[in-house]
Formats: sequence, C-alpha cells, structure tokens
Amino acid sequence: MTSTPATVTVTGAAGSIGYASLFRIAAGAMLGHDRPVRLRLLELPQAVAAAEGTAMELEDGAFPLLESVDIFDDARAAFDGTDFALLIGARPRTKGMERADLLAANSAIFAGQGSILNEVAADDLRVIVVGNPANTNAAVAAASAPDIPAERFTALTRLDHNRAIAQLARRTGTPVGRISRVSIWGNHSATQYPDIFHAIVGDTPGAEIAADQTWLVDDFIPTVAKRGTAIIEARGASSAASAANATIDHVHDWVLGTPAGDWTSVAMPSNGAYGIPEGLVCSVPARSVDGRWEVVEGLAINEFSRGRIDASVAELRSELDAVSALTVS
Ligand SMILES: NC(=O)c1ccc[n+]([C@@H]2O[C@H](COP(=O)([O-])OP(=O)(O)OC[C@H]3O[C@@H](n4cnc5c(N)ncnc54)[C@H](O)[C@@H]3O)[C@@H](O)[C@H]2O)c1
Ligand SMILES: O=C(O)C[C@H](O)C(=O)O
Repeated sequence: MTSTPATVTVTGAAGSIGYASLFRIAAGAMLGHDRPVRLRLLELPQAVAAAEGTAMELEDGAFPLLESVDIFDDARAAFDGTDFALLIGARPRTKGMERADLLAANSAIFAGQGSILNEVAADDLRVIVVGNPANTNAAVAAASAPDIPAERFTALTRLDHNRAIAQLARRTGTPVGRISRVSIWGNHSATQYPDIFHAIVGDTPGAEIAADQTWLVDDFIPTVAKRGTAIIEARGASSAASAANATIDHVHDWVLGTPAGDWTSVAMPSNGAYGIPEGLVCSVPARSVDGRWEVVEGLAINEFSRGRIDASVAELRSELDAVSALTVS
C-alpha cells in the first residue's frame, strides 16, 4: 500500500458514467482507502459548466482522500503527469445506432488522446478505455503511444464479467461471492463469449452447468452479450452506474490484485496466447500480479468455446481493419 497521491484523469467527466464514478473514486473505492487522489476532469468545452457543478458536489462530499479537483477542456493539460487515465468520454451508442457507426466517430478521439498521453503522462500510466467501441479504441490509443508499453492500455469487459456472474447467480441461486473463474473472451459487443466451462459455482463445476446446452446457447450467452442493448432499450441511455462500478473494479484489481484463487476478465493487447493475433485488444481471463495483468494461460478450450472465441476475434480484426482504412483514406 502506498500513500503517494495518485493523479486520475477522467474523460467525459460530466457524462453519466463519469458522474457515477467520481464520487466513489474520491471515497477510495478504486485505489484503496489510504491513497489520496487528485482528480482531473476532462470535458468538451460545452460540458465544462456541468463538470464544474460536479466539482462543487465533490467538494461538498468533504472526502478526506480527495486532494484536488481540476477541470480541463484541453487534453494535454488534463493528462500532464497523470497516473491513471479513465477514457470514458466518447459518443455513446443510442437507440437504433450500430456499433460500426461509432468506429468513425470515436477513433479520431482515441488516436489523439493516445498520442498526447505518450508525450505527457507519468511513467507509470495505466489506461482503461470505457468509451465504445472500447477494445478497438484502446488498440487505436495504444498504437498512437509508441513509448508507452502496450500492456498499459486496457479496455473494459469487467462489466460483461460481472453480468455473467450475476446471471449465473440468478440461474443457480448461488451467492455472487461463491462464483469464481468466469471468463469473457473477445470483444465488448454482442459477439463476446462468456465462458463458464472453467467456472466454479458454489460447489459445482461450471462445465456441469454448461451441459445444459439449450440454456447456455439460447439464454445465458445472449443475455450477457446483449445486456447493454437491453439496458439501452429500457433506459433510453446506456448503462451508467454498473459501467462505473465495473471500471472501478477493473482499476482496483489492477492495482491491488485479483482475489486469491480467482481471476477476472480484461480486454488487453494480445500476446498471442490462445491463438489471438497480436495487436488486437481482446478480452481474456486475467490475473493481476504485482500490478501487471497476466493472461491466465493453459485453460483447455473445447470446440464450442474455440468457435465462439474465433468469431469474436474475427469481429475485432474487422473493426481494426475498418479503423485502419479510415486512417489511411
Ligand atoms: N465498455 C463498457 O462496458 C461500456 C459500458 C457502458 C457504456 N460504455 C460507453 O461509455 C461511453 C460513455 O458513456 P456515458 O453514458 O457516460 O455517455 P454520456 O454521453 O453521458 O457522456 C459522455 C461524455 O463524454 C464527453 N466527451 C465526448 N467526447 C469527449 C472528448 N473527446 N473528451 C472529453 N470528453 C468527451 C461528453 O461531453 C459527455 O459529457 C460511451 O461510449 C458508451 O457507449 C461502455
Ligand atoms: O453503450 C453501449 O453500447 C452498451 C454498453 O457498452 C454496455 O455494455 O452497457
């Protein structure tokens, strides 16, 4: 544990996920209850006034760990010396909008932010991309930051991981705290593959639960993979509090470690494990060891899982190709 203050830059700070994240970060839920935090709020100029309101509320929280709150509409100033970049700000997908439409809108933002982080962020920078399409945005940002180790760029699939645990708990009546070793593979999209073949659900091996193929294929997998869309349909806006919660879980475990005997799911640059091509930011089962994500290697992948993983990897590849084509043209 350290009491060295951490500088945390949150982009899209006045948006829904930003608002749902900041107070918990200030309270110590992300970096530990003994680590002071300096918050930097980055917003578009038109949302700076809203960010100022949020800063007033943060002040009114009188959080003992909160050393400062600064607001920026300039990315270079917001990222200067930052230790943690929570890249949330992006155009959210709204009702009827396809993820592909987001590629064009968002890749320029993340290329620009990656390149600025490369120049001004702290040496120990860690990045989590939440703004969609999160995996490909993270790949674009990493490619624009050649001096920062690629492993420091991650994207959020912890929300999918948490959703999978919740659905398993609901199905089996097992408390969430007794479910471990769930894995999300692939893209944060409808092609993602929530894998329970290695899970432990109470005292039951996940493979036993997965043996009910009808439930697995027609219920569990689509419910988890399309949960974001279901929430957009219901709320008229994408998930915010659960996304903020998952973002905090992701950074918390990255810094403070995954629970013993368990793992989580992280979209990170592939090292080639499980045949996933390098260069893609792909969700895999991962443990945090001494502050670094490590892929959980050596899991037996059956034919069913292989097909699902390959399908999501193919989508990631096509997203990256589409972004490269945009950059070239
Ligand atoms: N990966 C996940 O699990 C997951 C889950 C939910 C939502 N999301 C995504 O998170 C993103 C944010 O969602 P939200 O609900 O907070 O949206 P929101 O519209 O409420 O807020 C987005 C904020 O980002 C700001 N912004 C836009 N471009 C910016 C830029 N270049 N720099 C700084 N700020 C910028 C906007 O002004 C706005 O305040 C969306 O892309 C959404 O699809 C991802
Ligand atoms: O914003 C979206 O497209 C959905 C979001 O990523 C979610 O999973 O809730």
